[in-house]
Amino acid sequence: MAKVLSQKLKVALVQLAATADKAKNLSRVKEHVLKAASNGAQLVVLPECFNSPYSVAAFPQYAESIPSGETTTFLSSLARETAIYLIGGSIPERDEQGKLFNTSLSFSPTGELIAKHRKVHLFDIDIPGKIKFKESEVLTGGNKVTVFNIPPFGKVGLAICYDIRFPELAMIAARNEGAFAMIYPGAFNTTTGPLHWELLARARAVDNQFYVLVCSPARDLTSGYHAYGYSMVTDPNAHVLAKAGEDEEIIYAELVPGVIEEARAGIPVTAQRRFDVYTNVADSAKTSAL
Ligand SMILES: NC(=O)CCC(=O)C(=O)O
Repeated sequence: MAKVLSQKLKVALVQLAATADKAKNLSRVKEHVLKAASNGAQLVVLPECFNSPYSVAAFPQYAESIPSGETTTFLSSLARETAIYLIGGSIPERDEQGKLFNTSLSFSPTGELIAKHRKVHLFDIDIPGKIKFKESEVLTGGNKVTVFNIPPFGKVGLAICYDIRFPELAMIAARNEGAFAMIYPGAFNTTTGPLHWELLARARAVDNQFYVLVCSPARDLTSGYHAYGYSMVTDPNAHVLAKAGEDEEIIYAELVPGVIEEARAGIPVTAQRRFDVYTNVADSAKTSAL
């Protein structure tokens, strides 16, 4: 049987210190991506909202059209120049109707736009005295699961930050589409980050026995939103292969063929699923006490 990851893949996660200065962010991204590529990375991931502040007030101001906007053009040229797969974190997008989205764009080594994911689950939370954030004040949620091929390696799934709390997207990518990894540009914060960031990354890895990449901005306590940091790569056994600290840095990991199949052979939860019992988890009428 063909392996879901067909050959070794070196990945790099850029934990960028994003600022309110878009031009500066783009130039820092370029430096980091050039460096990661010169260190042998074949796929580079940027964080959520890497070219703008992560704030509801900033989204309309920084939003761009896709594909005609500056950042799409920039990412495409950078992927082509470095001949790598570039997972372009996310940017605020404005569509033709004026609706705003939190959108991730991915590019092939020739600079072709190969995937576009609009954050499906908007980050609306309120933890009294700690953090209140409501993306839905200005953003609209996306309405699709994103999985795409990155030849010759295989398929990857992609979702954004809060999407990681909803295991269905990763499960569909792994189970229905045969993805070898799920990639989440994200920006958890200093309240929910320590609680759940690593737990969720490792949970999605162990749920699906595949690789999980989570890429955060660096922490900046002078900005309005305190990103958590700690970008990481976990393997199909939920071992953490690489983990950043809080500051700007690039982390690297090698994804290796065979590890997924080995994990799935040892603990065969994939084959043991009982969809005859939980045919449709959204259908609560199927549950019973006795
Ligand atoms: N940018 C986000 O979606 C933040 C998600 C987050 O912090 C969480 O706890 O979930």
